[in-house]
Amino acid sequence: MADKIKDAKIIFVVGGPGSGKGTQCEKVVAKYGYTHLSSGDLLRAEVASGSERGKTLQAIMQKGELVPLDTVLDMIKDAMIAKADVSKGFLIDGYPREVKQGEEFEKKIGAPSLLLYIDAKPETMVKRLVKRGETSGRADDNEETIKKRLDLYYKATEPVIAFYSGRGIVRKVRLESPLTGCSQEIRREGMFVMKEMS
Ligand SMILES: Nc1nc2c(ncn2[C@@H]2O[C@H](COP(=O)(O)OP(=O)(O)OP(=O)(O)O)[C@@H](O)[C@H]2O)c(=O)[nH]1
Ligand SMILES: O=c1ccn([C@@H]2O[C@H](COP(=O)(O)OP(=O)(O)O)[C@@H](O)[C@H]2O)c(=O)[nH]1
Ligand SMILES: [Mg+2]
Repeated sequence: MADKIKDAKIIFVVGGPGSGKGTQCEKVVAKYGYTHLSSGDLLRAEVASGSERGKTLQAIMQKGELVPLDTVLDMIKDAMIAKADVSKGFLIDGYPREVKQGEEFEKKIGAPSLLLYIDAKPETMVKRLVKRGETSGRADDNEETIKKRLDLYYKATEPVIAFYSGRGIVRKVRLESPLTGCSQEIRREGMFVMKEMS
């Protein structure tokens, strides 16, 4: 089974909470036909299933902490295997959250060919998440948990970017205003992504 994804093309998408990872992934999917797997969405689906495991996960996520590494990795791997036959490649959104997660992914699945780093200012991220919290129904879109998620992002996840920068596979995307600069960035990244993904 795992053989099916041995040579899969893998793109990690990393950025702070509310930076726009999910939004950007949807654009890439629409344009290039990659399969989007959001680690957070997979975890939330488990919570929604009402399983015992889901209850444990919910408690951790509500506090803005990280769930055990093996749990997320197993979920991603299963989701990749299920989509292997119809995928040109995988966008793994919100993963890795810490360097160790990346190392374990590479041992069990394979190496990423690209890491898209969605950069946004902390105040932008907080503003977006508070707004999203009005309608998202996400237990972690409240000010207290948002702050914890941000802190953990800077502490645990930012080192991931430095780790992969050393390999020359990090592409930074900035999508904040001013609008002109923003669209230029998108165009530039779009071209790059096209080249990488073809
Ligand atoms: N103004 C603006 N809002 C955006 C942009 N990208 C995303 N948003 C909004 O910001 C919020 C967060 O975007 P998501 O794509 O869900 O961000 P994410 O990084 O996946 O967030 P998490 O799932 O919390 O990790 C959503 O309400 C989006 O509608 C953008 O380029 N500009
Ligand atoms: O590899 C992962 C991905 C997500 N999460 C948990 O899921 C939550 C939501 O993650 P998501 O990527 O959806 O949102 P973000 O924190 O980036 O806003 C996080 O706060 C963590 O509790 C985790 O523990 N490990
Ligand atoms: Mg998301």
